[in-house]
Amino acid sequence: MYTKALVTDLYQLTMMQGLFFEGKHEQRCVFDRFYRKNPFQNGYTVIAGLNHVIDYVKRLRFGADDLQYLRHTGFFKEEFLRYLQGFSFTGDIYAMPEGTVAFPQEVLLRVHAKKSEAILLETCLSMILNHESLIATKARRIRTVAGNDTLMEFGLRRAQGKSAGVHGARAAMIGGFNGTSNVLAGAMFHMPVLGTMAHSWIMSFASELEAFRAYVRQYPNNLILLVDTYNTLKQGVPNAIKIFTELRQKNCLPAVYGIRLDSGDLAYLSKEARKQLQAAGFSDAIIAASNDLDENLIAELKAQGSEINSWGVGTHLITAKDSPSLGGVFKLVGQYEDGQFVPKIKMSDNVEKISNPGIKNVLRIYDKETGKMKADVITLAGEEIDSTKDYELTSDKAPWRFRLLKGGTYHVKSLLQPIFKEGRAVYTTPPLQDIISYAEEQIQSLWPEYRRLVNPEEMWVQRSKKLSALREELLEKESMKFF
Ligand SMILES: Nc1ncnc2c1ncn2[C@@H]1O[C@H](COP(=O)(O)OP(=O)(O)OP(=O)(O)O)[C@@H](O)[C@H]1O
Ligand SMILES: O=P(O)(O)OC[C@H]1O[C@H](OP(=O)(O)OP(=O)(O)O)[C@H](O)[C@@H]1O
Ligand SMILES: O=C(O)c1cccnc1
Repeated sequence: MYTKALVTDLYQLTMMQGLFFEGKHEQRCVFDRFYRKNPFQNGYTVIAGLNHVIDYVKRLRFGADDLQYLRHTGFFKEEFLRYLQGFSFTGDIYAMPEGTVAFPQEVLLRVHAKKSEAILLETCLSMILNHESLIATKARRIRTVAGNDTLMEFGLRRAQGKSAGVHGARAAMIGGFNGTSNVLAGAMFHMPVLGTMAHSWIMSFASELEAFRAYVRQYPNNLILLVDTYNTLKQGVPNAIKIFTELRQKNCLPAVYGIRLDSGDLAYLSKEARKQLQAAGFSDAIIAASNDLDENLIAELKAQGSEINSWGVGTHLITAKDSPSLGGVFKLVGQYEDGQFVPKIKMSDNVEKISNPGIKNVLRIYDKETGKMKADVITLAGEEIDSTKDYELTSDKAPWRFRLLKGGTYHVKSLLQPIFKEGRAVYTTPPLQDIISYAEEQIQSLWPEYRRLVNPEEMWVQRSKKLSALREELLEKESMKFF
């Protein structure tokens, strides 16, 4: 059995070995995780996946089979393999909790560790956080258009593998979905599992009506009947109404009941179905729909006056179809040399790609009166903003833009929390329901201009003066080397 220690790229292990034989593997360093662009041209990213990362880091050990395989590759020497045998993570990690709304360039997670430990974490940690934050963000976009309608995650069959399906389902909940059809995700994360029926159920009986009756016999309280197998308006909906009428006559109509549409013109069919249901006195029936839905189609169906109030979303959500990866990166921002911390900068001709050096934090400024986010400030760790005093917001990108926050009108929250200390997990992941509530609060603290799906406003994110000064100093020092 291989362990997750092998969920990495070969170069992490060859670099580790190289550093080991160069005597540099224990050099302490700091790595930051951040991303440069929101996915889906969204105005923010919803952070998810930390729980999964904690589990990965806690268990990170090389087993006998892992070592045997590495030996077999021919890249690794016995002395290094012996080192791997005793390997575990002994560093510190700080991170934004799941459900936090984040913006480009912000430190999402910071690792303080020996070089070899930090290097080994990069691939798996990035894979987990990039994936789950991507799906949570997609889910939140869908929630943004769905309002208070029910959102059901139906993606497992279309997911790129079990892990993407299961962890994607959890991320969808953080993004605002109500439940999932994914049984393993439900079991693992205590999430509501829900579902209706497939066309094969309907086709397994002599008639649609018989199929509905059989379903009611088995599941009298789970009554969303799939009505589009043969003819939605001429047969499916009338048959469903027949069933609901029989149940009402017996006083057995459950509180939650309705129909599901899975093909055809969903706006038209839902409106016509609603008319039929209302005429029969079933005005509170749910009309669920599925079929390649995403936030744009749901918004379009709503604009067409559809009567759908429950949405099953699979493919587009679980594969993040229109923006299939989040480009979060993991970069060295400093290391200890002769006991002194030396900040490091990554140069680039592209200004956006020049990194922020040093050990940093993110402070979020909220307006006291409205509770809405005003700006984020990337600071050097330990820097504080005294909210009783005036604070200047100045943009590096557009220095002529300037805002003054009056002391006493805002409050400040530090976003990075300690997750590991000297290799020990010091953070307990809150129950999923609490993460969901926190994520909702975060979204509500954004003005709608930042939440809109198309051309959203860009959140004000700036470097503190101290961080800007450090960055400029290092930029100058590095560029002087080429004169
Ligand atoms: N009123 C509408 N406006 C815009 N798009 C719609 C509307 N109704 C349905 N759609 C979408 O159009 C696409 C095609 O629908 P259609 O029912 O033709 O799909 P299909 O998958 O070919 O059907 P089937 O499941 O029977 O094979 C789907 O993504 C569906 O969600
Ligand atoms: O369209 P998605 O957003 O990916 O949602 C999942 C789809 O999976 C099911 O279809 P499928 O044809 O696989 O099975 P069925 O026989 O139950 O319709 C379901 O009816 C949805 O249409
Ligand atoms: O329960 C359902 O209706 C369902 C589940 C998975 C995929 N499509 C539909």
